[in-house]
Amino acid sequence: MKIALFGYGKMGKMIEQIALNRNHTIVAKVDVDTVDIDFSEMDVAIDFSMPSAAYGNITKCFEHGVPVICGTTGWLDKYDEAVALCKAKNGAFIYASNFSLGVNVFFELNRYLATMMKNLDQYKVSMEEIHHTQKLDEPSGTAITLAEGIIDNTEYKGWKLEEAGDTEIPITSKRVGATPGTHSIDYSSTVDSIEIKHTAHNREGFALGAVTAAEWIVGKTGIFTMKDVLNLG
Ligand SMILES: NC(=O)c1ccc[n+]([C@@H]2O[C@H](COP(=O)([O-])OP(=O)(O)OC[C@H]3O[C@@H](n4cnc5c(N)ncnc54)[C@H](O)[C@@H]3O)[C@@H](O)[C@H]2O)c1
Ligand SMILES: O=C(O)C1=N[C@H](C(=O)O)CCC1
Repeated sequence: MKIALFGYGKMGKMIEQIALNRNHTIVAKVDVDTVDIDFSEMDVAIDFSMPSAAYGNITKCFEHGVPVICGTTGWLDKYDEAVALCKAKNGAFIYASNFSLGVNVFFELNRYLATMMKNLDQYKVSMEEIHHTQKLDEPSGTAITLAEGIIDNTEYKGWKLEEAGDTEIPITSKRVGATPGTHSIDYSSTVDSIEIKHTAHNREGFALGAVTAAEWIVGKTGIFTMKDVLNLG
């Protein structure tokens, strides 16, 4: 498969290694200073760039008929526009706030736990995410997906960084050293707490998930999620 990388930073480089190990070819490495982009050779584009760059990269790919896997976070105010363009161009698109298998299992666990906690008013939920100090967005995209999983299954109506109202999920974002990504959700009452937690040990899981999604999407049209890609029981 001929893969174009949009964003050749920490994730772009990790994805390149995994793609080459799986016998794919990297036909483009597009970064901030790239001027001419040849879309003609691309079977699929994988965007791990920056919040301010993702939408522009994605829409250029759709204009040229290239399917897109996007892991960049912090640009979702434009997600609906991207989806509309993808549909208009009969393209193919997957956005995931987190491509790792473990986090996608954790997303399902979070939703299931939320359904169990829905009527237990003595417990208050809160969330914490920890990432490296270079991260530009907060809260993390993964934390937002986790909050949406709780909101969909309980009476919580929204989320807020730090201090939150009664119907909002408080999220604490910490930036510590080179932390690849840690997310925990806590339900606390006056007598006990229940906590679920996912800890990434490195970036390999994110990169492998993105390459797996790229392999899966080629030849398809539509808007998909990692749930479509992964065989979760
Ligand atoms: N979904 C996931 O599983 C997942 C996992 C890790 C990181 N991320 C997200 O991926 C993004 C990138 O993460 P990273 O750790 O590789 O960051 P990084 O800062 O190491 O790399 C980003 C790269 O994008 C480049 N860039 C800037 N403008 C660009 C443009 N217009 N076109 C193409 N490239 C451009 C930067 O120069 C840089 O090289 C972030 O938004 C991060 O939150 C998502
Ligand atoms: O390193 C990052 O930046 C990460 N971003 C994603 C997020 O915002 O959830 C996934 C985890 C790593």
